[in-house]
Amino acid sequence: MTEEIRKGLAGVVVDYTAVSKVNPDTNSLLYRGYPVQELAANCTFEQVAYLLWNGELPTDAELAAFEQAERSQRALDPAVKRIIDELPLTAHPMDVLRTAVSVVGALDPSWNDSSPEGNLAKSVTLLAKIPAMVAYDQRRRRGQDLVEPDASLGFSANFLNMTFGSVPSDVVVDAFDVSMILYAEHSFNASTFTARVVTSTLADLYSAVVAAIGALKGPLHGGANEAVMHVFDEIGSADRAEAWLDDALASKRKIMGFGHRVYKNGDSRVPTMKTALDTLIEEYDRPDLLALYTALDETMQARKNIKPNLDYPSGPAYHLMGFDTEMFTPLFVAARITGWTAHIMEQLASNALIRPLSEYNGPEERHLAG
Ligand SMILES: CC(=O)SCCNC(=O)CCNC(=O)[C@H](O)C(C)(C)COP(=O)(O)OP(=O)(O)OC[C@H]1O[C@@H](n2cnc3c(N)ncnc32)[C@H](O)[C@@H]1OP(=O)(O)O
Ligand SMILES: O=C([O-])CC(=O)C(=O)O
Repeated sequence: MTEEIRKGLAGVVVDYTAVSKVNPDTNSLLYRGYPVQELAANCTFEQVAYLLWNGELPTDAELAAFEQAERSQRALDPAVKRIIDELPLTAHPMDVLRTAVSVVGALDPSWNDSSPEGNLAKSVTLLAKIPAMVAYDQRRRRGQDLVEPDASLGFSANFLNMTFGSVPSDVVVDAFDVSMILYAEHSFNASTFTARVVTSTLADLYSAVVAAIGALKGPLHGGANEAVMHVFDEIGSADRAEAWLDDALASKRKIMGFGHRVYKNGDSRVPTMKTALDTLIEEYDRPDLLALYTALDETMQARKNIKPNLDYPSGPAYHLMGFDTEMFTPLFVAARITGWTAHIMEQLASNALIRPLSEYNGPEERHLAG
């Protein structure tokens, strides 16, 4: 008889990490020791990416060099563009992105350089290139041409410019940047753990990231931000939220954007993202969307007392910014590439093959007749 089986590894501590600390008791999240709310209020996403990878915030000179490295690698390689063009529009954008990242890996002659410097360089490359992949995929779905990157713009302004062909107001750029910071890292979530499992076999960084993108796609994880918007579309308006929810709960549906494996009293990131959403509601004059958001949340609290997670405010925020619903989870990838790769480097620095045990419950030993 083996140890007690913990389905879904719930509550199991599998390793140390110095990248981030999720504390459900204090409802807090620290990146390398800094509260995420402080980072969201005072830093750019580029500064946070640097922090996650290097353990410290950059000096002005370090930030300038880092920004230069990111800005100079943003363009979509022609081979990657050609492969995206080959993919049908029936493909989910997460599958397009997974494929495009895989192609970048296959084109990199140094794919097998897993030194700390090699992996850091690959991480910056992916940070720089993923927005071009996501933005181009959004545009081609609308019959629009590629917009080239603009090296005079920061990460978020450039991302939005490449997607929509112009830089929106500061309110929108700031809300997008805050969402990137909040989505950047969250300890041993399913996709990060996937990346660490792949890394533990000594496979390369690109393989680990491609696997992580697959893990993030599911609606119990990153796919929930897209699913939240489908729920909003299904409900339609605030006055229908109560009846819709009662019906959904009676049919044992999981309500997307609510609940969390670690936080049981609310997701530490929600208040910050909700504030960003409120600025967007005002910017786009959409009190109807706020009313629906509030009605579903309040009814969920009254019926189940299950709190919203980060995907709940992020979904409608990305909708207001103008992204098609199926692009929401790729936006999560654009942020989480920082956390995934920080964990890949941490895993390699102190590696042990990840290989748990199982308790066999199939047929007793038996033999072929004759
Ligand atoms: C950025 C992120 O990845 S955050 C997560 C995003 N995912 C979602 O929003 C999907 C919806 N949420 C869920 O499915 C779950 O809350 C999860 C998967 C996130 C966490 O699940 P777990 O930790 O395994 O909790 P579990 O599923 O055991 O839930 C405990 C109880 O709460 C219920 N519950 C949890 N979340 C929900 C929900 N969203 N809707 C309805 N009921 C829920 C479960 O049905 C279960 O009830 P029971 O004890 O009567 O069976
Ligand atoms: O931590 C988790 O399980 C899921 C999550 O919120 C994240 O990855 O941001």
